[in-house]
Amino acid sequence: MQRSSGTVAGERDRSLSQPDSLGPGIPVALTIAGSDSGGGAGIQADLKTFQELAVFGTSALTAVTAQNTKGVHGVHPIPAESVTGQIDAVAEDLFPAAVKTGMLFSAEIIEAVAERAAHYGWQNLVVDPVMIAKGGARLLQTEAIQALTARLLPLASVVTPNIPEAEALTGRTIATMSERKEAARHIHSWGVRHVVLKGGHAGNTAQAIDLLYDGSGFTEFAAPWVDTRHTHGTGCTFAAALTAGLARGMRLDEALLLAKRFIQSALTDPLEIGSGHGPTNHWGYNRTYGDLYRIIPSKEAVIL
Ligand SMILES: Nc1ncnc2c1ncn2[C@@H]1O[C@H](COP(=O)(O)OP(=O)(O)OP(=O)(O)O)[C@@H](O)[C@H]1O
Ligand SMILES: Cc1ncc(CO)c(N)n1
Repeated sequence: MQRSSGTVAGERDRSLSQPDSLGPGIPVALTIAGSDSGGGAGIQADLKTFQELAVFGTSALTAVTAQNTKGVHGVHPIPAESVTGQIDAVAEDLFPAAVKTGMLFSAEIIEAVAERAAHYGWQNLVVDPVMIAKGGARLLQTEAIQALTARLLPLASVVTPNIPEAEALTGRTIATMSERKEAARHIHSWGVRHVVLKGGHAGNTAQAIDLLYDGSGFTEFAAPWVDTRHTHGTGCTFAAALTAGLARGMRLDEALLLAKRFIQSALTDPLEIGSGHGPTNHWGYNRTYGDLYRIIPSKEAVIL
């Protein structure tokens, strides 16, 4: 993996150091997201990713979806008071070092999450602005987009839109790299500290290029395009790996490199389950880069 361009294959991951211990002191992350009964996206993808990256995963459920690799068959939101209650239960006892949001569904839930984010002063808040599932089902009500940009983004350290989400947020069409950059600047103007505009929907491309904008400059994170239909949950998995890296104390650029490696491994080592868009392989990273728990003898050692 390189910034600007390059390949992931065969490289050792030098960005992730061993946690001091898997007992006291293990980093905790919180995901505030919807349930995907099919296990490839949503809360399930987030918790699997946290676990693979030696971060203790906790969750606040925003909605229950009846979903599999063929599509979303039902969406049942959780009352906003219950979302707040779940967040408080986790925050007051387990002190998450990083927090991720995924499917938030309604303006009411977004308001509740933003209010708690401000209350706890979360410094590592990753907002994945989930809007529409790959099959077309709405996971965020259209009228909630305004609450997302006005209430949640000013509190976030990073937001990770895909191209259609960036188009919906900004009202711009994005076809070229310079239009991606304009959209990232526009999103950054709402107060979020970093924008990562993902390239998974770019189409007709040799590389999947994710663009980071930090308010002053752009960095590209690129990996070879993987020709596969098993892409269900790529966005959730990518943002969860980024959150896990931040929970582990990485800088944002280090955590992004980790996330890019994690999703690349998850795409190139397919599970081939389900008859539609199958899930990515959350074991892929550790199968590619080694076993987090056995290989590293001390915290000074560099992992994998
Ligand atoms: N076919 C692919 N080959 C390589 N990388 C990919 C591919 N598809 C997606 N990615 C990478 O996966 C990550 C997620 O990007 P993507 O744009 O697919 O998110 P998403 O649309 O939000 O995902 P989803 O809605 O399915 O959860 C990014 O790092 C992107 O570059
Ligand atoms: C619950 C849930 N969250 C996010 C996504 C986006 O992939 C999905 N399909 N389902």
